[in-house]
Amino acid sequence: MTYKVFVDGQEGTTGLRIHEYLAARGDIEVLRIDADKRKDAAERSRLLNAADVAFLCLPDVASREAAFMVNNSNTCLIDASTAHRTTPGWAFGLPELDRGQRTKIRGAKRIANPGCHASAFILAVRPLVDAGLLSPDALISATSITGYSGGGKSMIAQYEAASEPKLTSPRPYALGLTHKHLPEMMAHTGLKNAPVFMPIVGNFYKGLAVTVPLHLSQLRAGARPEDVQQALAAHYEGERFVRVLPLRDPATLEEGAFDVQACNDTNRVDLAVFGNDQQILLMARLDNLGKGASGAAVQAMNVHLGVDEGLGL
Ligand SMILES: NC(=O)C1=CN([C@@H]2O[C@H](COP(=O)(O)OP(=O)(O)OC[C@H]3O[C@@H](n4cnc5c(N)ncnc54)[C@H](OP(=O)(O)O)[C@@H]3O)[C@@H](O)[C@H]2O)C=CC1
Ligand SMILES: CC(=O)N[C@@H](CCC(=O)OP(=O)(O)O)C(=O)O
Repeated sequence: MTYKVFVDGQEGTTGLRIHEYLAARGDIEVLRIDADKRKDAAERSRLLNAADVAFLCLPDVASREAAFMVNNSNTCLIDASTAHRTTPGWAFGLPELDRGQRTKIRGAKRIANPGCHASAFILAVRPLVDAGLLSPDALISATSITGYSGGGKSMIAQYEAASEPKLTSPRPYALGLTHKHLPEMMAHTGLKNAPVFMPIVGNFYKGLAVTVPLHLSQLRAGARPEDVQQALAAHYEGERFVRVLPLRDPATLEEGAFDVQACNDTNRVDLAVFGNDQQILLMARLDNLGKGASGAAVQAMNVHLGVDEGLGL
């Protein structure tokens, strides 16, 4: 069986990376749009409707347009943008979310993939809520350190021009406290309150690590760092793309530091717990263009098609 696949936004950062993943696949026929017609609505519509699976690697507005262009019941859309991540009728493209998520992805023709920061945050926090360690009412915060490819072509160009001294140091952003990933972070963890979230973009291409600091007093009475690590290990048992590291694992650290690029060029997420008898640091790292975007989109396609979930990854 050969599946026709179209990437709307094929020249963008996530689109190019998806093409790299698909290049080695014998079961995929890639439909390509002529370079001069990349934004031609009629041609995009023709290819979207000809595809069995279409990835939307576009700004939100263009993703919404693309969703309206599909007028057949066969095409499965997998949207990398923020446009549909909490929209009814769209399955959330995170197979490891809970035991029922693969069935939803398999059955859906509309799949919205998580944002890069949100993927890491949700994978770290959701098991604690499900295990009753963290109340849905909890008031928590999170930081995320990310490479500049998370900002797409324009941010890559800005950093790679490399003439501005301010770009050599890490830059906290989203200081209006309304980062676009907050709604999906709440919707897919069950938290009723948005975390206080501060992303920080650094002068490196890719790699991302979210850190959630917690006082033990914020967890279920009597809970210890061991319980948090064990809840993560139980939630992700058998998952090939999620690695739960041993508690306070010295082997995770290099010269005492956590390498935010250690999952680069993989589709893996590492989850780490550090802590003492009062506090915890819960950490998740991934490649923002791997499990944070393009790898995750290919994984969601594999789940949807019912082929080996790790094919091409
Ligand atoms: N980069 C990352 O790490 C992640 C990105 N995402 C999301 O994925 C989506 C794509 O991001 P990314 O690849 O980084 O962005 P880029 O800016 O690198 O690429 C977007 C592409 O879409 C094209 N485009 C814009 N408008 C249209 C249109 N109307 N019709 C057809 N093509 C259009 C652009 O064309 P042109 O080349 O002319 O500019 C560009 O090639 C975004 O919604 C982003 O938020 C999600 C997770 C992680
Ligand atoms: C460095 C940088 O700017 N990163 C982007 C995240 C990109 C991503 O995951 O997101 P979406 O698909 O939701 O756009 C940001 O924080 O807005």
